[in-house]
Amino acid sequence: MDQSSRYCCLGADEAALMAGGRHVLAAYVMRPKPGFEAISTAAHFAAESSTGTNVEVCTTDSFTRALDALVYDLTPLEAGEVLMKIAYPVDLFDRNVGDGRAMVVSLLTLMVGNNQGMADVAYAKLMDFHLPRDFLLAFDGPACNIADLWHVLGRPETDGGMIVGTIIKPKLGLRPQPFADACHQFWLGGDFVKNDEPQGNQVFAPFRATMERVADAMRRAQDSTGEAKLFSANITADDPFEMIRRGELILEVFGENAHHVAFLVDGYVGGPGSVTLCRRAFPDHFLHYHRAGHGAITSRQSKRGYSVLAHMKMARLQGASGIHTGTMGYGKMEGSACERILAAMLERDTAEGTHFQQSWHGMKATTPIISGGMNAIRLPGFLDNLGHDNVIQTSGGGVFGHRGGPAAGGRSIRQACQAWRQGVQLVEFAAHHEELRDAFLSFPEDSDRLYPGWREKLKVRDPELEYGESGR
Ligand SMILES: O=C(COP(=O)(O)O)[C@H](O)[C@H](O)COP(=O)(O)O
Ligand SMILES: [Mg+2]
Repeated sequence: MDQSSRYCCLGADEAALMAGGRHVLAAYVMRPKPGFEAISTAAHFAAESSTGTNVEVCTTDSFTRALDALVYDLTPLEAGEVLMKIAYPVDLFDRNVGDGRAMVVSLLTLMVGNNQGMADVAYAKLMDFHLPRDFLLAFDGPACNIADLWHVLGRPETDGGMIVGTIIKPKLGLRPQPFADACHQFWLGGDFVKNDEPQGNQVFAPFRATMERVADAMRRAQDSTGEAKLFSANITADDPFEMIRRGELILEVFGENAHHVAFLVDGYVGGPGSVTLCRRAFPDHFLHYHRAGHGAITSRQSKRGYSVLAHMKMARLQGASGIHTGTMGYGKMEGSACERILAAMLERDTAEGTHFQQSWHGMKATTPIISGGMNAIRLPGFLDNLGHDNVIQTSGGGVFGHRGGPAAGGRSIRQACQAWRQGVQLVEFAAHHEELRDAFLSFPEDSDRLYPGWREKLKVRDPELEYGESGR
């Protein structure tokens, strides 16, 4: 059945829809299955995503029709794809019974729900969306962000600079004391330790025993350095009561340092419920949104689902204090330099998306967390591209793979950031900073690729000898 006379209003004025403040606008890249027209497929898509189904139903009345999602743009792209824009009336979206606030599950259910499995749609991917002011402000948004961590570290709460972090490696397989020892060693040179996302209550590393030792390691590192240290603890679980239990247990064992704890939630696998649970149960703690698995849908190779930009926007709406934004092509994960718009969308009060400009109307910023194959050698290029260093940067391999060990690894990254801030070329800075010089020796493939001639400039006479036994 062709529903385009009801669900399409091609040529409607986007600026007027935005100014009206009554619609969520969504941009998709869509391809109809062979044999289906773009317009009828788009209409069916809008029907399934709002008030309709594949046939007319006798229960529809004029009130219902006022809630129809409307396709207002269908622009042909290449290879049979179309850019499809849909206006969703805000009243379609579910609100909490308890407090009337808006929820990301409802955005997903309508905008990226049943429409992902329709027989006439080869694929459709949500690329970007726009929320009007009142609806946007009905979401929780962040309660804290990097400014709160800078406060704990005793830094200025504006432009406080990079927080030097690590991820405990190996990813799995450390018992409680070796795990805490790894944290302690890093804290002697860095600021922030995060659980790697699969670390929890494995049989070989019971949660309480591990956390007690980590809390003790933090106390010892703070005593010996005179600096505050931070720990991001993974509380992701299927059961919300288990998440709260883990959170409360951590706060108990960290005691006087409870305010040095962030909570890590693996928000893509855990879903919006687990993110919001943490946001609401622990509003005084930095909510660290890890995003393992997101590549299944956000990757450019994935034709369905939603873009990484849409993911970032949903994380800020849910109240993530910080979310992984990847390394934008400078690390080990998929990404490209133009992804700096992701950071802007998280940090700024108005930012350009790929299809819409979004204002955040004073909603707190979400901090970009930079991770995935980063080390001191790769960092300056990344910072050049981003344009600032007000981020949390976590290196696992870049710290635990440093030939001087994790404290030296942490220092090497801080030194690389200092060099960038001062505008000094990395090799020149390394000539006077031992840990940074050792980073060149630890990651020679990166050093050769990014800083040709570094061996001569750093007077590395016998690389094999300097690299030690491993000959890395
Ligand atoms: O454990 C790591 C990185 O470890 P390493 O520093 O050893 O590479 C993170 O889980 C990834 O960064 C996730 O990717 P993203 O940050 O893109 O979500
Ligand atoms: Mg990880």
